[in-house]
Amino acid sequence: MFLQKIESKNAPKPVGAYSPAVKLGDFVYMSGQIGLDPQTNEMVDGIEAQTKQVMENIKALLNEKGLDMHHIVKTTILLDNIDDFSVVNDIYGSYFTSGVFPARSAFEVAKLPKNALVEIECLVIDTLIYEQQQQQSCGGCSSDDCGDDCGCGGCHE
Ligand SMILES: CC(=[NH2+])C(=O)[O-]
Repeated sequence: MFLQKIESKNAPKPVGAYSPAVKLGDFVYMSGQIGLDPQTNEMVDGIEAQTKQVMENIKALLNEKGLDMHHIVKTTILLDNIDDFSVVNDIYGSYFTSGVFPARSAFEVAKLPKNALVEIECLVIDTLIYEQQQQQSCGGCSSDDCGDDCGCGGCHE
């Protein structure tokens, strides 16, 4: 196993001594993403725009390895102001459509790099294990709750 750097033309350059994401075996560890526009490497304005930019930056890095938001298993949200929780939560939530959100922690912190208003980091699992886990954890969903949205693709078989 070796540590592989992940970067994307569609995600901002690091602002310090870190890789945007690294892949080790079946896991991708994504550094905290902040609301930098990848074209300019400048911070976008306001909590809504920054949250959307963070989620787009996460998507871009995942796409580099053929992954998407549904491969994320755990996130950490760091907020400059906990009063922004609701607006960040709503935008963040809209990026997950499988019916199963990743596990998550959220904190207000004293300061973020580049005076960002929000930073989100992710732990991601690659396609093979994700699919195996879906099949193993399904094990007989109730027919009312199960369907294409559950993501397992095999509940009715
Ligand atoms: C922005 C960030 N992830 C860092 O470590 O500075």
